[in-house]
Amino acid sequence: MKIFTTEDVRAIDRRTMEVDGIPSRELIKRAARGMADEIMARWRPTRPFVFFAGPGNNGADALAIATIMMGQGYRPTVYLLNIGGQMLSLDCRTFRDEMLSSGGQVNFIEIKDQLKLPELTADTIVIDGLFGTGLREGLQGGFQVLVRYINESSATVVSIDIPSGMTGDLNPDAINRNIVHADLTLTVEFPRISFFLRDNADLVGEWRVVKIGLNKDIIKSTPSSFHIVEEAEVRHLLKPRSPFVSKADLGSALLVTGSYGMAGAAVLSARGALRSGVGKVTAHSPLCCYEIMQSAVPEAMFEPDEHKLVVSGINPRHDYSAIGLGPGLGTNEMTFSALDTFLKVHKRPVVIDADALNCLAARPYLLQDLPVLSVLTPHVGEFDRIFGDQPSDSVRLMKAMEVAHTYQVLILLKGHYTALVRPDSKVYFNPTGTPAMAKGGSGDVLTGLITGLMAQGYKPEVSALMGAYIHGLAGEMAEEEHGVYGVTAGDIAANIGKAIQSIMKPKNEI
Ligand SMILES: NC(=O)C1=CN([C@@H]2O[C@H](COP(=O)(O)OP(=O)(O)OC[C@H]3O[C@@H](n4cnc5c(N)ncnc54)[C@H](O)[C@@H]3O)[C@@H](O)[C@H]2O)[C@@H](O)CC1
Ligand SMILES: Nc1ncnc2c1ncn2[C@@H]1O[C@H](COP(=O)(O)OP(=O)(O)O)[C@@H](O)[C@H]1O
Ligand SMILES: [K+]
Repeated sequence: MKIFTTEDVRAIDRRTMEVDGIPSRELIKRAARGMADEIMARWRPTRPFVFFAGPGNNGADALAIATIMMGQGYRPTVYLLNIGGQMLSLDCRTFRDEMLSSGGQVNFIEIKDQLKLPELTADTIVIDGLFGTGLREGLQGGFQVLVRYINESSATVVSIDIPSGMTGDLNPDAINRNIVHADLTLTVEFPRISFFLRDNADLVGEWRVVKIGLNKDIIKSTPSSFHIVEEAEVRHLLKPRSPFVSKADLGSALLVTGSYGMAGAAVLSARGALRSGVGKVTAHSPLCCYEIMQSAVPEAMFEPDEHKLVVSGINPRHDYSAIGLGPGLGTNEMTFSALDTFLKVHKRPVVIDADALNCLAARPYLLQDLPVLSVLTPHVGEFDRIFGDQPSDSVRLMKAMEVAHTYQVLILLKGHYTALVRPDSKVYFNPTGTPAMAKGGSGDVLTGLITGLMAQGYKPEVSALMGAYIHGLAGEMAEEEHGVYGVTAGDIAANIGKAIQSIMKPKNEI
């Protein structure tokens, strides 16, 4: 599913109004209806509700929500804020008048005045309808005072569209000050790009999308660099199995992995690959991993390195259909030199993780030698080690877009919303996954899984996209069994097969 910049959402809004002949007040009514339903489903009329409505259409949304809730027995207290002398938007006036004619009361606050603000208790639900996508710069003066007042209170905060003061876009200059901290954000039609960045998690809180029926053809024809991966897409990409298939048709994966003390990484990456559906899995690891691998994952073959403790040379003995490098290799010079030599001669896309990424950080000239369309799977720390410290998640994502293009590689930037960044600078946010996966070894499983998918003939970008989705879903399934504290990386690997199955055959299909 595409998601859009604020400017594009506003353009889609405008075009929908023109093409479908829907007036703006009707769109606001639709948004307000959906948002009021979300709010009323969570909190009873006995709770004190304080609405802060701004001078634009975000304020109009808030006024319309308050009016709907009044009709359902709620008693909201509404404050309408304005800078002295400035006009309210037409829709803001319309919904103010509608509220007044429904018997509601609107307290008007001139923001230039000494602000007399209502008490906000722990019981209060604040509805933040100050500013949405029409905000031009950071909040100043009285609005700043009000935002601080809301944030310092112990009230529960619901932001309309976006937390007031925040941008919906990537923002390299963002300083997260003078922005409402929401517990819940009810956003119109699409989630905003900024919701997927960890830096903004405390501002946005939980988010929900309220659909207002923007024109589907206009949405379709509006290009976007940003997407959220959907299960249906992954289902569509997964190839059905022919009854006559043989393991020779399903590829062979090689994992270059493990060292003394990190044989577990070899085990976990091999398990990730074995559950991917690939025909054969081989590990190239130092001799010290031999017995461990043969007993922990007997299904995987073992190609011993000449060195007992670390990988010292990478000369694959077969023509493997995909190769993944990195988990548990360690950062010793011998292994780095082996990776260096290998990357200079190998020309087919590979998966690069963990210590193979650390090797790129130590020898940045190797970036030029990476096979085109290789998949790099850094977490934030690994990314910054290679490409320099990044001041914010927005800047890091923009840097990832730049380097994916420069080196013609795929960057899978791992996190809560893992972002697949392609050489054409398109970004795909992965929605699956859980904090239960924040454990050593989870990434090793992912490396094996992506390598296994690539070995079966899935293109690198498809393998990375499907791999991240399946891995996250397997993590969610593992959490159902073991809880958020108890999941181990091995549990994630063990659930990969079930995750793939559930994508291929959704529950409502018999
Ligand atoms: N078709 C529509 O108009 C729809 C509008 N919707 C709502 O309308 C919002 C956008 O409405 P608007 O475009 O009116 O914008 P906003 O309501 O976000 O803000 C615009 C107002 O804020 C003032 N302003 C901007 N920056 C300021 C600053 N730094 N300090 C003080 N005042 C500032 C502007 O002069 C203007 O009065 C969306 O976020 C959404 O909540 C939705 O209900 C969907 C449909
Ligand atoms: N809070 C979280 N929510 C969702 N997924 C997470 C979370 N924390 C970690 N993960 C996932 O777990 C994996 C961790 O990988 P990585 O950081 O490389 O760990 P390791 O190197 O220990 O194996 C990534 O795929 C990441 O997306
Ligand atoms: K808002």
